[in-house]
Amino acid sequence: MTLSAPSAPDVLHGLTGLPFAKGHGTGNDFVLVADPAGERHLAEAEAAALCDRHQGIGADGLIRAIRSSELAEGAAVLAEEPAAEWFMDYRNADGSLSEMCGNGVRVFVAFLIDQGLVELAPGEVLPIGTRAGVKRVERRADGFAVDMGPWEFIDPRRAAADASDATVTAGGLDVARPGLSVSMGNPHTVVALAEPGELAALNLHAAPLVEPVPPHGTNVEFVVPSEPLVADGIGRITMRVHERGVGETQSCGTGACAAATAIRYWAGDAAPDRWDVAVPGGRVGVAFVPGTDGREHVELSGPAVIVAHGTLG
Ligand SMILES: N[C@@H](CCC[C@H](N)C(=O)O)C(=O)O
Repeated sequence: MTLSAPSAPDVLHGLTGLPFAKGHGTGNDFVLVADPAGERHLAEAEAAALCDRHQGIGADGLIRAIRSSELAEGAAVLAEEPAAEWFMDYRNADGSLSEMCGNGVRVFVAFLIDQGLVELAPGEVLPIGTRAGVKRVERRADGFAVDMGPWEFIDPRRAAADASDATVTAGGLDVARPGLSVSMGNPHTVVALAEPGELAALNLHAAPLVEPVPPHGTNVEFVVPSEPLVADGIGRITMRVHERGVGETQSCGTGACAAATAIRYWAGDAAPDRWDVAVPGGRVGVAFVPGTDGREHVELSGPAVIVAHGTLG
């Protein structure tokens, strides 16, 4: 006898009555569920069914809002920052867990406000628990800015020596290109392309091949520097991304941070600290700022929108 996995409609049937919201940050879209007391664990198959664009609600990821005190990973968060009451429990569209989502954490805070779970005036900061530690999110007039913490090379020895640590092959690229793997709490591999035509010609239906692939897989960003690279003191780049656990998306916040980090590193000492990153779904800002821990931190800014509320029926 062969057993097959339950279909998305079967899985969703088990979630009947679940209230949800739909939101996005520059087109990177999420299903959001409020579960303050941790009473509704959403398993991998349930996340994948909710995110299914044909038989579910459809999204790049699922975000559950849960109190940090109510899940195992929250203990480390509360030890780091006792005020981090809320935890962003994030899953990719295929149901896999990710450590961090830069667009998602802005939309998460917009959702907490929308649900009346927090109040946050412009200029105020809310610490949020994630699997990549505590992220401080400031409400701004036009969205949110997130202190993403320090960036790191995934393989510091190779990157420092070679300025690249991987080769990347993708549909539409004539030959493999050098890539640089950067951690923003989650893994990224950044590839610079020469001009917009190369970016437009990419076929990202299939995952790019990264060699060697970082230990936990990777998101891959293809980036074209603007001509000139710097205008009005701001570095300007255009990016497309293939996300681990999702596919091509309209935007990736941690990816934009990794892309600005790699291009700034390659550009050398004269490169600016502020970057404008154009993605298919809009634009986000990336800034390199001094952190309170004495290290350089990456700040991501951009919009967050809640577009709909519903109940699974
Ligand atoms: N779109 C997100 C990143 C989501 C997680 C990613 N797919 C991974 O698996 O690391 C962002 O805005 O950062």
